[in-house]
Amino acid sequence: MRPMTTRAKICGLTTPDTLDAALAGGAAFVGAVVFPKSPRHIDPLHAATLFDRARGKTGVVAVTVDADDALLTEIALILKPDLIQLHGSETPGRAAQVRTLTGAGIIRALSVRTAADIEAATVWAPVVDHLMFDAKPPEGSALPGGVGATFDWTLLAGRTFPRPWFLAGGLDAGNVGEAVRITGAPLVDVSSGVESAPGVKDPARIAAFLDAVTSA
Ligand SMILES: O=C(O)c1ccccc1NCC(=O)[C@H](O)[C@H](O)COP(=O)(O)O
Repeated sequence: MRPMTTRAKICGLTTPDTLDAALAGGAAFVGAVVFPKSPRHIDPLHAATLFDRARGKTGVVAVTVDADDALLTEIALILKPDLIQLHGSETPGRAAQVRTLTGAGIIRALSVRTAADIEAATVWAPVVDHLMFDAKPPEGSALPGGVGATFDWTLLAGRTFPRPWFLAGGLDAGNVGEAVRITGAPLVDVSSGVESAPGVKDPARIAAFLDAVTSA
């Protein structure tokens, strides 16, 4: 079923002009990737300075991959995100610890290739604020997310979940309308699809993506 309106998260922002494009286009969430192996990595102090202009306008998300308590504490104290996105091999128990440690809400990214991968939502829904269905990266990928890969959107057609959920993976201005029509996603997330090169966000592509989401 098609949602009334789909909202968007622009992930992996590192510059004022691209953050401003996300805010101007009405992004519901903006994401900072705190993971040194990523071309989009931003340290918590730099992220806090950059994302200050977003506070009160949009949700600020810190994307982490199996972060330890020291890094999570640094993120919580310095960046103060509304939500922490867990994109590693964290367990539901670890998610509960992260919530207590940081005071932030939790997004759990679930890697999807087959129908069975969707069923992980059952164990995760009780301990998170949002679910994110993202494409499983290709074998040998250095990154667990932000790789621009898609999955079979029909796996989500007609599905409902007890938490708000994001569709992610290989979305761009040209395909997000079809992705929303097939899945009924209430939320979409993008990174590579609004870049001119890995880690280089493009304000015009961000604006086009957000326009396409609005018209979806
Ligand atoms: O974007 C990254 O570099 C990244 C690195 C490590 C873990 C997660 C990462 N991104 C998470 C996201 O929320 C991405 O937006 C999502 O995976 C979709 O990416 P894309 O397929 O490039 O649109």
